[in-house]
Amino acid sequence: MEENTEIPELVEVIPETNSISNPVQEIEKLNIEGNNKTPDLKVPITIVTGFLGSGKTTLLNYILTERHGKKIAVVLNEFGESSGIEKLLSISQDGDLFEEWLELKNGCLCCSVKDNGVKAIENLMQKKGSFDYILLETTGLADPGPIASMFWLDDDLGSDVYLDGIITLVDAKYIQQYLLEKKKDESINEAVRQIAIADRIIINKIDLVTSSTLNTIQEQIRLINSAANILRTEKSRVPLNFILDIHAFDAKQVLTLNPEVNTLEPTTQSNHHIEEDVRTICLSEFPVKTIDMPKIERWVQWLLWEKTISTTFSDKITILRLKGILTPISNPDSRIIIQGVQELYDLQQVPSSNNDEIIEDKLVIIGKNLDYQKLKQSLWDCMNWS
Ligand SMILES: Nc1nc2c(ncn2[C@@H]2O[C@H](COP(=O)(O)OP(=O)(O)OP(=O)(O)O)[C@@H](O)[C@H]2O)c(=O)[nH]1
Repeated sequence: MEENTEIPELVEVIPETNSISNPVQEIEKLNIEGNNKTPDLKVPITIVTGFLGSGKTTLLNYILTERHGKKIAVVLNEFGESSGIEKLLSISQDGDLFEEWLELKNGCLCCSVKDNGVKAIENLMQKKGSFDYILLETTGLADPGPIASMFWLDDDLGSDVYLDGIITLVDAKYIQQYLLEKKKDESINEAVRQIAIADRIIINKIDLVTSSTLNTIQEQIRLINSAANILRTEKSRVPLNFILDIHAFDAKQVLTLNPEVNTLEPTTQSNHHIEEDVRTICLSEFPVKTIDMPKIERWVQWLLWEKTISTTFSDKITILRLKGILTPISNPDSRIIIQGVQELYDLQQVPSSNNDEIIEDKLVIIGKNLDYQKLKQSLWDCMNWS
C-alpha cells in the first residue's frame, strides 16, 4: 500500500456563476461541527460510488491508512454481472477479512429488498463487534440510488446504522465520455446517476487532464448536480471531514443549503451536450409565504411516484434527489424539511432557530425532463388543491 504523503493542494472548483458554498469554508464548518458533535450510538454508513476506475479503492485505502481514530469497516458491494444471485459482502478491519454471502432471491444487493443489506451489516456487527464507521463501496456500474434507499432508514425502525452521505468519485480523464454514453433503454446512465445523487463529488486524476478540461468537467457536473460540494484531487486524497460524518441526510443539514444553489432554468443552461438530460432546478420565490404541509406532501408524491408534474401535465419525469426547506402554514415558526432519493421521501417539521430565519424557502430538485416553468406552475397549483 502506498505510503501516506501530504494531501496535494486541493483546487476550489465551483464556478462563480453557479456555485454553492466555498468548500474551504465548508470544510472549516464541518470541522467545527464534527468536533462538537453529540455522540451518536448509531454507526454511520458512507456510500462510495463512482464509475469504473475512478479511484474508489484508492480512496478507501487512503481513508483506512489515515489517522482518524475510527474503527472502520469496508463493505464491498461486488457482484458478477453473470451471477447476480448471490452477493459477497467483505468486511475488512485492521487487515482482517470477513466474508458473508447474502443469499438474495431477487438478484444483487442493489435490487434486493431493502432489509437485506441492512440486516447483513447488523449481523456482521453482532459477529465481529461494532464499528465506528462503515464505508460501502459500490461497483463502478452500480446505480447508487437503490443502495442509498436501502440504508436511508426511518429512525423509528431502530436500526444500528444510518446513512451519512453519498460520495461520488469522477475520473477526470474519462468522465466526459461516460456522461455521453447512451443506454439502450434510454434510461439515465450510471455515471450521470452517480453524480446526480451525490452529496460530495471528488474529481480525481486531475494529473491526467488540462485545467481547461477540468473547468469544462466542473461545469458539466454542476449542471447535473448543483447541490453537491466538489473537490478536485489526485489519488483520491481529500480532507476526511469533507467526506466522513457529513450528516447529509439530517434535517439540519438541509437547512444549510446554500442560498446560491443553482436557480438556472433549463433553457438558459450551457451548450455542453450531455445526452442524459439530468439537471438541478431550484424553486424559490413562492407565491405564498407559508405552505400547507399535506398539500406539499401530495405534490412530492406526484413527482416521485406518479413521475409527472401534476394532473395537468403529461410529461414523464425522473427525480433522483430532492431537498427542500419550506415554512408551514400550521406553524410559521417552524420549517418543513423535505428530502427525497428516487422514490423515497421524508418530510419533517423542525423548530426554526434564530439562524434559520435568514434561510429562504427553496426546493432543489435533481432529475430528468425537468421543466422549470412547469414545475413552478404545478407547485403553485398544488396550493389550491382541496
Ligand atoms: N494517474 C492517476 N491514477 C490514479 C489516480 N487515482 C487512482 N489512480 C489509479 O487508477 C486506477 C484505478 O483506481 P481504483 O482506485 O482501483 O479505481 P476504482 O474506482 O476502485 O476501480 P473499479 O473498482 O475497477 O471500478 C489504479 O491504478 C489507481 O492507482 C490519480 O489521481 N491519478
